[in-house]
Amino acid sequence: MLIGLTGGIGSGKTTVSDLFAELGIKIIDTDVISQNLTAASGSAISLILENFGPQSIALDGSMDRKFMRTKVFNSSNERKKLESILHPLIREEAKRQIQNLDGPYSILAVPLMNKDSSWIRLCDRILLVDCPKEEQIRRVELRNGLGPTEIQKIINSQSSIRDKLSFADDVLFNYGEREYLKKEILRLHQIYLKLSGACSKSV
Ligand SMILES: CC(C)(COP(=O)(O)OP(=O)(O)OC[C@H]1O[C@@H](n2cnc3c(N)ncnc32)[C@H](O)[C@@H]1O)[C@@H](O)C(=O)NCCC(=O)NCCS
Ligand SMILES: Nc1ncnc2c1ncn2[C@@H]1O[C@H](COP(=O)(O)OP(=O)(O)OP(=O)(O)O)[C@@H](O)[C@H]1O
Repeated sequence: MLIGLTGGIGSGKTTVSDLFAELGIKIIDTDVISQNLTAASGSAISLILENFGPQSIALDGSMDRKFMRTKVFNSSNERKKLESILHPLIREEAKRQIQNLDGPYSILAVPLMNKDSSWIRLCDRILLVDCPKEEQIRRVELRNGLGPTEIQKIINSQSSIRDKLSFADDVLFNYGEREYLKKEILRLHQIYLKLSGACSKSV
């Protein structure tokens, strides 16, 4: 059984994935796949250079993330251009990893899901992680040192909570003590173990 894990920037997807991983659950993270594709000699580098020019590539040969972040979150056309290069490659690699999964259930972490997203069809169930917007901004300011205006632009480029709630099966409200989060994850883990007995989908 494959659980899709989604949520806005800073909502806590990685924190939640790490806790499931501690329970022995396999995680496929599309952010990690994306980082590998855009690392030095990653398979997306030549297309990024071709489409965004030499400034998009850092001295070590990887994609210049700061340059691209500024570019894509200030222009939806530039964002769509980058997504049109990366998303098919991310999807192909995610599908390859899904074929090699074992265990009762696994998690596919995808930051960008909306109600029309083809990721939804790959998953048996969707878990949405959420927290108040002010908290997303506070966490990302602390973690990345970005300013609130820059973070707000990223939030604006992502689907709304109303859209996400329309396709989520489970919602984890990650706004409180870590102990509370751990308990909620154990509760979901038990549910997923039970459900996995009855459910299996191929890509
Ligand atoms: C825009 C980029 C260069 C910013 O890199 P940076 O290192 O600063 O941030 P990082 O990759 O850690 O992303 C942080 C968060 O930004 C958000 N985000 C990333 N890409 C996008 C996007 N295309 N649209 C909206 N939000 C996004 C997500 O919440 C993500 O978790 C990078 O995220 C990227 O290459 N994005 C395009 C690929 C993509 O869509 N990845 C998401 C996985 S499907
Ligand atoms: N319940 C919580 N209370 C306080 N801080 C938290 C909580 N959950 C997560 N964080 C912190 O908030 C930051 C963002 O969390 P995390 O990286 O898990 O989110 P994410 O959804 O994966 O983010 P992104 O979309 O940017 O990759 C991290 O620094 C994390 O340690």
